Parts: sequence; C-alpha cells; structure tokens
Amino acid sequence: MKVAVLGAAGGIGQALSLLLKNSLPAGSELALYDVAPVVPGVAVDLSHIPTAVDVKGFGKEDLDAALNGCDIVLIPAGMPRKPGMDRADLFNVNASIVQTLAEGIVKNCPKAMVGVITNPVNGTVPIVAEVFKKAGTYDPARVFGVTTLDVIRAETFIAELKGLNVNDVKVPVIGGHSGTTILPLLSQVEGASFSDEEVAALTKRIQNAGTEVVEAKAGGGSATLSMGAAAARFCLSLVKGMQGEDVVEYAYVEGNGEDAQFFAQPVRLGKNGVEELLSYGELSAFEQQAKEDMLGTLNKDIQEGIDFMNK
Ligand SMILES: NC(=O)C1=CN([C@@H]2O[C@H](COP(=O)(O)OP(=O)(O)OC[C@H]3O[C@@H](n4cnc5c(N)ncnc54)[C@H](O)[C@@H]3O)[C@@H](O)[C@H]2O)C=CC1
Ligand SMILES: O=C([O-])CC(=O)C(=O)O
Repeated sequence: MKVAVLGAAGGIGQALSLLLKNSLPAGSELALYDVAPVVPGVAVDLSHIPTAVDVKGFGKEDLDAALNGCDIVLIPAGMPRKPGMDRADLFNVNASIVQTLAEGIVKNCPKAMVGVITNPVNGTVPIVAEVFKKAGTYDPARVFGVTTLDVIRAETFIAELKGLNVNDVKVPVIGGHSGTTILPLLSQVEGASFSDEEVAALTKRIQNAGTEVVEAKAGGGSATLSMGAAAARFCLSLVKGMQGEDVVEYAYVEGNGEDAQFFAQPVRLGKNGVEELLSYGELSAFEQQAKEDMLGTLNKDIQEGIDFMNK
C-alpha cells in the first residue's frame, strides 16, 4: 500500500503523517510531498520511529515521484482560515493548488483513492472531479471530500453533553463541509435524546466548530491535530475497505444527485472505493428544513468549483 500526503509539512500534514507512520499496515510506503523546503526533514524525523512503514520526503519538483504508483492520496495542501474568514474565502488561493495536485494524480496514479481535505471542500472536490473528467479517467467512487472531522466532533460534543462513552456514540453528518451545509442528524443518534433547544444549540456548535478552533488559535490557523486524527481514521477505513473489510464512513462524494451533485452521506467502502451509497434515512422536520435551507449554498459552492475548471 502506497499512501501520499500532499501538503505534508503543514499543520494537518505533519499530524496526519505521524499517525499514518504509526498505523498503516506493515510494509506500506508513505510519500510526503510539500512545496515547503522542510519536507525532507519531516520525512527523516518520522523515519526514526520504529514501525514497518517506509517514509520518504519529496520536495517541490518531485510531485511525479511522490505520486508514482500510489493507492491513496490525501490532500491537505493549501491555506487555512484566519479569524473573520469563511472557508469560501480560501477558494481563490486553494483552487489552483488543488487543480495542480489533481493533475499530478491523473498523470501518475489515476486509479488512486483521493481524499480532499483542502478547503473549501464543497468546491475543491468538484475541481478534482473535473480534472479527472478532462483526462477521461473520472471514477466518482474514488474521489472523496473528507468530512470525518464533522463526525468526530459531533460524537465528542454529544458524549460530553450526555455523559456517554464517546466510543458508543455514532452521529450521522450529511451535506457539505462549511457552516449550515454541515448537517448533523441528531434525531438518529441512538442512546440519547435531545430537547428542541439542545438540537438547535448542538447543531449550531457542530456547524461552527471549525470557527471555534480558528478563533481560539487567534490567527495561528485552523484545526490541525483533530483534523489529522480525522483524516487518519478516514484513510485507515479506505485501507480496510481496499483489503476487503466491510466498512462504512460518511464522506462528501458524487452520489446519485438527489440532493446535490456532491453530498456528504454514508458510503460502504470496498476494493474500488465507494462500493455502495447508503441511505441517510429519515430526517426530522428540523433536519428536513435545515437541508432545504442549505442546498442553495451547497449548490453554489459546487458550481464555483466546476466553473473554475471550465472557464
Ligand atoms: N476538511 C476539513 O475538515 C479541514 C480542512 N482544513 C483545510 O486544510 C488545509 C490545510 O490546513 P493546514 O494544514 O492547517 O495549513 P498549513 O498552512 O499548516 O499547511 C498547508 C501546507 O500546504 C503546503 N502547500 C501549499 N501549496 C502547496 C502545493 N502546491 N503543493 C503541496 N503543498 C502545498 C504548504 O507549504 C503547507 O506546508 C486548509 O485549506 C484548511 O482550511 C483544515 C481543517 C479541517
Ligand atoms: O474551519 C476551518 O477553516 C477548518 C475546517 O474546515 C474545520 O476545522 O472544520
């Protein structure tokens, strides 16, 4: 198994690479790519950890070598938010970074699973899809926006609020990855019930959790450590699926277009990525209304990504 992290010298990239060095199956290769000159050092640093995962660093000019033969590519490259910014404000800077990296994937490992972390995820995932389409190698089952952070946050906040063991709490989170497009389905949480006030407050907290971190870091960036953990979990689920295990994750994928062209939903992972799109089930009246209210924003974000590649 060869896994590449593109943007590996960044806040997310380093945390994620550390977790993968410690948890990928024995014999895996971990390719760390970044335009920042420190990236070979990050790889050397990690290479001293005694696990059977081979780590190599690749600098700015070595994207092809980093991607050659990859099975999974994770993309946390690009600029994070500062206080006062929305994720959408990152589009102009990050769109071309994601385009360039996706073109490298198409050239070097067109069958790889691609997990996009770079914001705004609602618009960067469509960019990756369009790059693949232009090359004639698009497989929607292999392109994912990583929304696992929304899921782990929701599980943490609910376990805290209700005094539950967080390992027992499962929370579906659908839609997109910004503001109101993040829609936790609290009506489906087993083993906990919520008053209308709790539903309103928890939904808002989960939707604003990224901003909570951005403000607490006070200009020093956005979530990196929790995102590293989320992306590692998602990557290991992809690995398990590719190795034939039955595993379900929520991810932002091109599905059947019922709600929007790209939509975070439960997917069954397998050897070829998404084996099956699963239903997210019945929504409460609150959730149904919230979904209808946010689809305009989500569709606009998606269109921005598509238009970027077709101008
Ligand atoms: N999907 C999600 O849930 C989350 C997404 N994010 C997003 O992840 C991205 C990265 O965040 P951080 O790691 O905190 O930022 P960071 O600034 O710490 O790291 C970004 C890294 O990307 C590298 N980079 C820039 N252009 C590149 C290129 N063309 N090729 C390769 N590497 C390149 C930089 O050199 C830097 O090392 C941001 O866009 C942020 O908004 C952050 C948190 C959660
Ligand atoms: O809020 C941000 O800008 C980073 C992010 O996507 C998150 O933490 O969910």
